Amino acid sequence: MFATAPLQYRGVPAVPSPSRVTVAFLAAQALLLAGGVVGDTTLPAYLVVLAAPLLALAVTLRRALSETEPAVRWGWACVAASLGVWSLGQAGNLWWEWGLGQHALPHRAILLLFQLWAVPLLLLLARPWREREPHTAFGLDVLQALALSLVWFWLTWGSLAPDSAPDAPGLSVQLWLIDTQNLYLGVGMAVCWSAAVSSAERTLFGAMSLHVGLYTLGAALNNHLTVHWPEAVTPAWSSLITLAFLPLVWLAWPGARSLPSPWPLPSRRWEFLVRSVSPMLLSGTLLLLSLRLVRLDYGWGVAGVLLAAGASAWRSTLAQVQHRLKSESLRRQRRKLARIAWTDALTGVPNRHHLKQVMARLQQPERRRHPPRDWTVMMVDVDHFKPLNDQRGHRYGDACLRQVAQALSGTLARPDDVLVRYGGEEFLALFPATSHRDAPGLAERLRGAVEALALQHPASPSGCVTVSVGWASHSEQTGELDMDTLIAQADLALYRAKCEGRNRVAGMA
Ligand SMILES: Nc1nc2c(ncn2[C@@H]2O[C@H](COP(=O)(O)OP(=O)(O)OP(=O)(O)O)[C@@H](O)[C@H]2O)c(=O)[nH]1
Repeated sequence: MFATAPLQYRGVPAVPSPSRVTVAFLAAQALLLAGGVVGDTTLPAYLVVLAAPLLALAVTLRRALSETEPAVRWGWACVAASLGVWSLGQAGNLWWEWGLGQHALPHRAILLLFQLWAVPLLLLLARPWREREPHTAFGLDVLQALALSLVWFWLTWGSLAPDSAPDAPGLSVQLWLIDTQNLYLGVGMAVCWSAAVSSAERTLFGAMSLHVGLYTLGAALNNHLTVHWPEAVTPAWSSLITLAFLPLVWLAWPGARSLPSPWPLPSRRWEFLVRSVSPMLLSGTLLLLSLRLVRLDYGWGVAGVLLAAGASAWRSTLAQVQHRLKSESLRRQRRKLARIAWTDALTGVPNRHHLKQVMARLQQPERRRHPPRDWTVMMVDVDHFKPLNDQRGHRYGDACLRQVAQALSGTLARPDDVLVRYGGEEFLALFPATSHRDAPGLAERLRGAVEALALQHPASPSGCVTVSVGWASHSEQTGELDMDTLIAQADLALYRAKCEGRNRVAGMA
C-alpha cells in the first residue's frame, strides 16, 4: 500500500498561498490608512505604495527564475525590471515630498523614472516570441525602447516648467499623454494575451493585461483628480494604486494556478500576425512620436525619425538574410533526406524509389523528343544465399551483399545506366539505349564481376559467391515501352538461368 497523506519535508517552512499574502497585504493597507490609525499623513501611504511593487518585484523575479519556458522566463524578467524602475520612481517621490517637503511637481528625474518604467514592457511587447534573433536586433530594440520613452517624456513634460504646481495650466494635456501611453501598453498586453499559445504565456500576458489595465485606470483617476479636484485625493485614496500590483503577486506566484483565458485559443493566422508585426511596433511608434516631436525640438525629433527608419531597415535586412540562410539550410536538408530516402541503407546503392525517379526523369518532355530507342533490364540474384546466411551468419551475408552491390555498380559504364537493390539479394540494372545485341555481353560482365570477387561460399558448387542474371530487351519497333512487362520478362529469364544451374545468364529479346 502507498501512503496517501501529503509528504512533509522536515525543515522546509510551509509556503503561504498567493491569496493569503494578497489578502494580508490589503488588510495591512486598510489598517494603516483607514481607521485613522496613522492619520492623513503622506508617509504611510507612500510606504504602502512602495511596498506593493516591491512585493510584486520579488514574486515576479522568483517566477522568472523558476520558469522553464525560456521566452516566458524572459517575459517575467522584463516585468520584474519594470517594477524595479517604478519602485525607484516611487522612492524618489517619497524622498521629494516627505523628505524634502516639496509639493510642486516631482523632480524631472523622478518623472523620467516613471517613464522609463515602460522600457522593459515595450521590449516584452516587441520581442518576436520564441524566435531567436541576432544580438544586434535586440540592441536596436533596447535603443528604440529607450528613445521612445525619452520622446514620450519630452512630449509630456518638456514644455512644462520644472516648478509647476500640481494645478498648472496645460497640465491636463500632459496627463492625457500619460494615459495614452499606459493605454498603449495595456492594449499591447491584451493583444499578446489573445495570441498566446501556451498556458505559461497566457498567464504572463493575462497578468500583465490586468496589471497595466488597472494601473492605467488608477493612474488616470489619481492624476486627473489631483489636477481638477485636489481636495478629493487623500493619500489613503491615492494609495489604492496598489490594487494594480496585487494581480501580479497573485498570478505570478510560483506554482499558482494558470490564468483561464477569456479568449478562445488563437488561430495560427492570428498568432502569426501578432508575432510578425510586434517587432515593427517600436519603430512604428517611435517614428510617429518623433514626427510630432520635430515641431518642439527639431534636432531630437529628426534623430528619433532616423533611429526608427534605420532600425526598421536593419531589421528587414536581417529578416532577408535569415530567410536566405534558412531556405538554404532547408534545401540542403531536403537534398540529404532525398539521398537517404532513395538509397539502400545496407549496400549504399539506390533503392526501388530511385528507379521510379529515374524512369520519370528519362520520360521528361525534353527527353521524350529523342527517347532511347532500345531498353534493357537485368535482374541479378545471388545464388544459394539462404545457405550462405545459415552457414556463415547474417553479418557475413550482409558483407557479401555490400561487395556484390559495389562490384555490380562498377560495371555500369554510361551515366544513364542504373543499378538498384530490388529486393533481399536481388538487384535490377536498367540500361537505356542498349539493344538485345549488347545485352548478353553486358549480363556476362555483371556475372563475371561478382565471380571475380571470389567471396567464400561453402554451400556453393563453385566454392564462391556467384549470381544468376536474367535480361530482357525492348526495341522501339516492337511498340510502346512498358517497364513492368520488361521487368517481368527479365524475371522470367532469371528463373530460367536459375533452373539451368545458376551462375549463368539467360535472356529474352
Ligand atoms: N544477410 C542478409 N540476408 C538477406 C537480406 N535480404 C534477404 N536475405 C536473405 O536472402 C535469402 C534468400 O533466399 P532464397 O530466396 O531462398 O534464395 P537463395 O537461397 O539465394 O536461392 P536461389 O536464389 O534459388 O539461389 C533469405 O534467406 C533472406 O533471409 C539481407 O539484407 N541480408
